[in-house]
Amino acid sequence: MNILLIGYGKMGQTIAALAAQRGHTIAGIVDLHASQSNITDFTPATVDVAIEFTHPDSAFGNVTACLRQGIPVVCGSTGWLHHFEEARALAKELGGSMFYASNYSVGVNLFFHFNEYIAAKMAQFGGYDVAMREIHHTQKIDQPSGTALTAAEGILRNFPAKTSWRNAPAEVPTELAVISERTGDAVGTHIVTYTSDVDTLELSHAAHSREGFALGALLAAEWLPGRPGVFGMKELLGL
Ligand SMILES: NC(=O)C1=CN([C@@H]2O[C@H](COP(=O)(O)OP(=O)(O)OC[C@H]3O[C@@H](n4cnc5c(N)ncnc54)[C@H](OP(=O)(O)O)[C@@H]3O)[C@@H](O)[C@H]2O)C=CC1
Ligand SMILES: O=C(O)C1=N[C@H](C(=O)O)C[C@H](O)C1
Repeated sequence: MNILLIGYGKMGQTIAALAAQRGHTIAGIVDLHASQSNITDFTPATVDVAIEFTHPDSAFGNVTACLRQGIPVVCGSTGWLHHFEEARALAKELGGSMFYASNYSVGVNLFFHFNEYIAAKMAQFGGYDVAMREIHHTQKIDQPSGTALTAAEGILRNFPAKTSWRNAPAEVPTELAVISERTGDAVGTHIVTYTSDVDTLELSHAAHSREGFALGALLAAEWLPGRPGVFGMKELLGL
């Protein structure tokens, strides 16, 4: 496949290396400083799919530019979901293909699945409070992480005692505390903790490198072309 990389930072470079190993060609790079190209320089005649990992402020513009060019787009940037429904509407209007995941790691998507199951079971048995922590590198811009938001939504859907989340210690029992820590070059750890008077139960995922994210993004990029609509990892992995 011919891939357009949008964003050539930590993720863009990890994806480029893995794409070559999987026999793909990086047909173009669009980046703030590492390249002079624009998305409008590319068309479906020159690239099969775009993979976008940039910045919360630029993701929506990049995704919609790809849709307007008719290029299927796999987006991994987090922190732009307030614009997500606009992007979805444009994809529908144009008959385009768009894929989004707050986390492309297969392991994290299993974590999301188990997180919902555990939340429902813990609510059924009662006696537990729940809180979440996420730990990332100090360069991370958005807080809480996109992954933590997806996991928090999974808890709110399944654990009725929690009706909202707060990116700080809970002020009332109905709030789910989502605590963000930034330290060194931590790749990404998410921990959901249930505590009762007598015990603690934890579900956690720790990424050892960015390769798991890159592999998931490439699996999505290999799957997306020819599929009009808006998709995520549940569709790709059948979860
Ligand atoms: N969904 C997932 O699985 C994952 C998501 N992410 C998310 O992906 C995003 C990128 O992460 P990461 O690669 O670590 O970040 P980096 O900062 O390492 O890389 C981002 C790159 O995008 C460039 N960039 C910024 N704005 C634009 C723009 N408007 N157009 C083109 N390029 C631009 C930056 O250029 P410059 O440095 O010159 O500013 C930089 O090269 C973040 O939102 C992060 O949260 C990260 C890992 C996994
Ligand atoms: O910025 C990162 O690095 C990561 N961002 C994603 C997020 O916000 O959840 C995914 C992963 O945790 C790494």
